Amino acid sequence: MTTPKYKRILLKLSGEALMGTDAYGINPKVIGEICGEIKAVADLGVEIGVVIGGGNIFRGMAGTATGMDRATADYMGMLATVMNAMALSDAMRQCGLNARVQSALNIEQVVEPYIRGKAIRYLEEGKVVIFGAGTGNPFFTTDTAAALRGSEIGAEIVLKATKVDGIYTADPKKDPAATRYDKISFNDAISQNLAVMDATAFALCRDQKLPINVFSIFKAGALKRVVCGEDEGTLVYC
Ligand SMILES: Nc1ncnc2c1ncn2[C@@H]1O[C@H](COP(=O)(O)OP(=O)(O)OP(=O)(O)O)[C@@H](O)[C@H]1O
Ligand SMILES: O=c1ccn([C@@H]2O[C@H](COP(=O)(O)O)[C@@H](O)[C@H]2O)c(=O)[nH]1
Repeated sequence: MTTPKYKRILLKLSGEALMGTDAYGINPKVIGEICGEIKAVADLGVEIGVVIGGGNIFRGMAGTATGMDRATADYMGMLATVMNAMALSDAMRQCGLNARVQSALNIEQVVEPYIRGKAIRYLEEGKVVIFGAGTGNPFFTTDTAAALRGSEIGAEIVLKATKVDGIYTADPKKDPAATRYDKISFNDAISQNLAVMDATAFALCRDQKLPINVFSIFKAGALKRVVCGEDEGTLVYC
C-alpha cells in the first residue's frame, strides 16, 4: 500500500486549468479527470482542503484594463471562484467524494460561509473542503488565499496544481530556454520575482514555514506522487 507523506494538504487548483483546451469556462471532462486525481489521494486517507482560482471566468486585472474599478473587478473575480468551487464540488459528488464549499464572501443561500472550526471538523470527517471567494478581500489572489487557508487549517504543505510542471528560471510559456528548479528557497523565489505565484503568497508560506510544491495538474498521477513524497515538480522550502 502507498504511504502518504502528508496527513493534511491544501491544494491550490488553477482556475484556468479547468478550461482544458476550451477558450473559457469549465470543461466537464477535465474537471472529472481532476476529481479522479483528488480521489486517488483522498482514498489514501489524506485530508484535503482546496482553494480554486477564477482565471477561467474572470480576473480582476483584466477588468481594470477596460476601465473598471479595481475593487469591483476583484469582487467579480472572487464570485467567479465561487462558481468554480460549486462546479468542483458537484463533480466530486459525481466521482464519489464527499465535499463541502465554504465561501469567504457571505452568500448563504448558495454556499456556507467560511468558518475555520467547521472546516477543520469536515476535514477530520474525511470530507474535502473547497474554499471559495479567495481571501474575501480585493487586491489579493487565490494563491494568497491558499497560503492563508493552508496556514489556518494546519496543512503540512500547499500544493499548487497548475498548467506548468514546476517553477522555472523564467516563464516557460514565454522563454523556451528557461530551466526548471527541482527545489528553490522562498527567499530565492521572492528575490528573483518568479511570477508563478505572487510574492504575498510566497512570503506568508515562508513566515509560517509552510512548504509549497508546484506541479502540473495535467500530468496523470502527479498529485499522488507529490503527496507520497516522490520527486515531482518544484519544492519551495524555508
Ligand atoms: N518562473 C516561472 N515558472 C513557472 N511558471 C511561471 C513562471 N513565471 C510565470 N509563470 C506562469 O505562471 C502560470 C501559473 O500561474 P497563474 O497564476 O497564471 O495560474 P494559476 O494560479 O495556475 O491559475 P488561476 O489564476 O487561473 O487559478 C504558469 O502557467 C506560467 O505560465
Ligand atoms: O483573495 C482574493 C482572491 C481573488 N481575487 C480576485 O479573483 C480573481 C481570480 O483569482 P485568481 O487568483 O487570479 O485565479 C483575481 O484575479 C482577483 O481579481 C481577489 O480579489 N481576492
